[in-house]
Amino acid sequence: MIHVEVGLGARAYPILIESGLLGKAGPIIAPFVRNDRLILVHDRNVAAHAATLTDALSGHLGRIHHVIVEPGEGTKSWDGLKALVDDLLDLEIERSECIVALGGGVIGDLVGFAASIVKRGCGVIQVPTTLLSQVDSSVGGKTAINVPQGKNLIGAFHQPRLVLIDPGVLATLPDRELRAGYAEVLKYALIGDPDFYEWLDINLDALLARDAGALEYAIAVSVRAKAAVVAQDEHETTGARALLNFGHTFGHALEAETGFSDRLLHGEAVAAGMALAMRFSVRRGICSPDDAAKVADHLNRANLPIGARANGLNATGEILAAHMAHDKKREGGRVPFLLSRGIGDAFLAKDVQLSEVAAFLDADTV
Ligand SMILES: NC(=O)c1ccc[n+]([C@@H]2O[C@H](COP(=O)([O-])OP(=O)(O)OC[C@H]3O[C@@H](n4cnc5c(N)ncnc54)[C@H](O)[C@@H]3O)[C@@H](O)[C@H]2O)c1
Ligand SMILES: O=C(O)C(=O)C[C@@H](O)[C@H](O)[C@H](O)COP(=O)(O)O
Ligand SMILES: [Zn+2]
Repeated sequence: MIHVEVGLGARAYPILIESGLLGKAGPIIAPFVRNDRLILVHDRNVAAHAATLTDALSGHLGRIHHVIVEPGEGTKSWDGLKALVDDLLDLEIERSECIVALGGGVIGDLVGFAASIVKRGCGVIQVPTTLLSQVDSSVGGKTAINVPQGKNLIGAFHQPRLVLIDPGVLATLPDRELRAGYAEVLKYALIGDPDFYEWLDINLDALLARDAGALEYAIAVSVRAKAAVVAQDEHETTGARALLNFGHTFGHALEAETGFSDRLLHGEAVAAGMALAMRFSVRRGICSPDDAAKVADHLNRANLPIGARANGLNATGEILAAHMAHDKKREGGRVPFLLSRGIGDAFLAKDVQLSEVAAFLDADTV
């Protein structure tokens, strides 16, 4: 079993990675059980994995309450949050209990946020079941819902107590979701790890074919990268964590344009956003056109979008820039942008004007 620690002092927690882990999770979760019960939140698409976990827990507690939510990005909303909070209060949850979030990033972000506000803070255990949630959202404590004004605008930092990653559950993940999640894997390479990029470029086909060894390696590298950044800059105050937002200012604007529907998945939006960030960096004369082209080719191979026309979207630069004005990194009226000096070398630029980004987007025909 791979064990990665998120070094946050008194709030440090382990991330455990092993294929088949869900079936062995009973004794690992047992120490977190209070009141002889667990509240397990998931959606119908992971019902089989919920059953595996339930079986593994039998004998370790009296009762499991299954709270079932609707799948899809629309659930990460005020309505989704209210429904979940009502369920938790109806179950008379106590602060000392740990809610188990079994699912993708939508479940993880929603349950994490609910856990942060119910009774002023209950525990949460993340059991991610998509590639995206295994490499990214389950780690680091960012929780949120979307609102009409923008992506993840209401939320809290609320670290989990434990993260259990079973790459075996990816066997049932739809292909589109696997590819979307891959965008966040590639992100770690693009922001700071050129060697990982080379490895990904060689092993892309194996990963997308769900080769177990390749997936486990990519998940472990990604999780280690994320854990290190989070330990360094938990609340995104020094700029280190902002690197994890590479491609996201563009991507979140595209997602907002869809009304946070599943027309464009988060990972697809991030893929398009990373390709845009590379080309914008080329336009600014800081990145070689060669590197931007390499990344676009790589994303094409993964069947991921590479521009603002992703999945038939057709918003003007001005409209997308208006979405970007809501970015949480905004400071003094200006939105900093993650740019790139080349593959593996991203940085936060504070001198970008939204009008410049809008003009770039109108000129970029991809
Ligand atoms: N908190 C963070 O740090 C962070 C990081 C990255 C992304 N996010 C958020 O994560 C969300 C996206 O998460 P996602 O890509 O996991 O999507 P998701 O949670 O919507 O899951 C994708 C789909 O796959 C289904 N599913 C999940 N696991 C499955 C499995 N093993 N087999 C079959 N079906 C399965 C789900 O029911 C859903 O329909 C976005 O809201 C994004 O903003 C958060
Ligand atoms: O953990 C982080 O920090 C990230 O930025 C990870 C991103 O992949 C993720 O999509 C995150 O939710 C975006 O954060 P936000 O602060 O821009 O909402
Ligand atoms: Zn993301």
